[in-house]
Amino acid sequence: MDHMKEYLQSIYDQISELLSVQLSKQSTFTKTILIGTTAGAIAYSILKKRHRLPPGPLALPIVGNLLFIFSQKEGWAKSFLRLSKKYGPVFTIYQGPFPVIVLNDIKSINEALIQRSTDYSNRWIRHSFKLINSNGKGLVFSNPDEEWKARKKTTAKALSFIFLLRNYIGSSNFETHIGEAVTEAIQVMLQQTKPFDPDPFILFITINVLASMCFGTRYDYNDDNYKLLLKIMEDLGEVLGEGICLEDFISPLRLYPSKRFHKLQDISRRALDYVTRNIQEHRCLYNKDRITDLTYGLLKAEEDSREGTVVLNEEQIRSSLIDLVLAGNDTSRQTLYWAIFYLAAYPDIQNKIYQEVRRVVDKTRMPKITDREKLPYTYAFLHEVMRLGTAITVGVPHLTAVDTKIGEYDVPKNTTVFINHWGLHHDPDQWEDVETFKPERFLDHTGNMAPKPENWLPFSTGRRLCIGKTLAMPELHLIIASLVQRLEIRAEPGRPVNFEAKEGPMEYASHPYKIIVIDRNP
Ligand code: HEM
Repeated sequence: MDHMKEYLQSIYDQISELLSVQLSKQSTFTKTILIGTTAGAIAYSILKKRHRLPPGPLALPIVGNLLFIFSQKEGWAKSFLRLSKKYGPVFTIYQGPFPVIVLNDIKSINEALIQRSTDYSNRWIRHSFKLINSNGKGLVFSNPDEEWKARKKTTAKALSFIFLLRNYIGSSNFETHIGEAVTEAIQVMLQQTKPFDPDPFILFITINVLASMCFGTRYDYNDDNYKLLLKIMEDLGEVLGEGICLEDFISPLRLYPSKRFHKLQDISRRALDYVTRNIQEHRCLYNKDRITDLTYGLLKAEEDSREGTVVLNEEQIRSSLIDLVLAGNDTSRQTLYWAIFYLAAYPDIQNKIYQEVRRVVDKTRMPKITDREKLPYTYAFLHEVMRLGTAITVGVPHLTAVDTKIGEYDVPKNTTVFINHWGLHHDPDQWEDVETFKPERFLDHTGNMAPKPENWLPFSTGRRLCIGKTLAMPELHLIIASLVQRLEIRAEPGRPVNFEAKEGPMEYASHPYKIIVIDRNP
């Protein structure tokens, strides 16, 4: 039973291989269909008989629910929430012949990710993502073996160390770098004479946050390294935005990699060059008593590991840094893009934030980390932005490491599991006036932050909890406070605000929009 999914996958792969040799004279399309159909039908019929899986919509024997999923105009998260109302909070769909479990309520998410965390902590490592992930040596798309545990623990430790320096000793350049980047972005925004899309300014800020945290650098707009990183981020965003890679779902297609796949290969090479160069520069200047950024923190861990404490080497440092830079940027960028959208859409809410910031911070300086506790309304605003504009809609897919259970149902080993974060945040049975933007829902009657609602879960939970949470929350909080302190942000005059989201399979983003800004302290 334990090896059932592996066994089925191996049948699927062997048949695929066999048929691809036999069919070498056929067209790619014919081959793909024949291989997928035969292998899928066998695997599907064996699996169906063996397990008591959670219920779900009717699946076709070979393609499963792929046709349904790909034909939806709405994102997967919204379809999943709808299906959960029909089949229950835990249901099964089929990706080709293989079952995929979708968790839509906090009870089942906690059961899987906390109570049965070892069973549910592997990753579905998509074929295309292996490219960006240095073949499973990084943080995101790798399974939790001893090396991964060491990488995650060391990175988290290095991150907390940087924060300790910044928050309590004040000897880090981090806060200064972020403040400078926000100020520069504000200055350039103020020079705009027509309504403009704030995305490039947001990107400038988020790239600087990551560059400062990872490499202790701060870029201005004309820096070559900034342009290089910007291009990597833009290209990655474009490729991921084009939708899914069919090779991830239909393995025979991997014999003929798509254009998208080649583009990903090129992006990963550029990201690797960028990170490797930065590590080399850090090695030249390394001083174990001067750990001021994450790369120095990881080099110190590498030094310690030579003395036998943890296992960390150059390849792992490189992969971890690539993962942090790539995983951290888009999520923060998308959250800030929604934040500015809501600030412009709701001037009254923006004004409340401004009044709060004015009470705590005088005009001569920017908000600082030590001000955060005194800015609860701004923090509640950020929570509401992250609820309605959930950046990672159906999570980073997990994979079961063993045959396991969810409630009364079976979940076989190697089953992909989606966590519907967007669904948790948009469930009308869990939130009052679910689609209304209301920061107050996160405050208590004294105006301070209330205990976090259990259905608010943008960073996930358990073993694979987002490692960037400790960075993202304080930074986004301060960036929003700093922007509102200096700028009155208004929606583009004469154009109605478009509240509809742009939905892709795993995307739920604001449509591009324009704003104008007015200097509050001319
Ligand atoms: C608004 C900001 C962010 C959101 C909403 C977010 C959300 C998430 C989510 C939902 C996951 C998947 C957890 C799971 O598998 O159950 C994740 C993983 C991860 N995030 Fe974030 N993230 C954010 C910012 C960041 C930042 C700034 C960084 C880097 C500094 C980062 C680094 C990572 C890494 C490395 C993982 C993989 C963890 C693992 O597999 O064990 N994230 N994030």
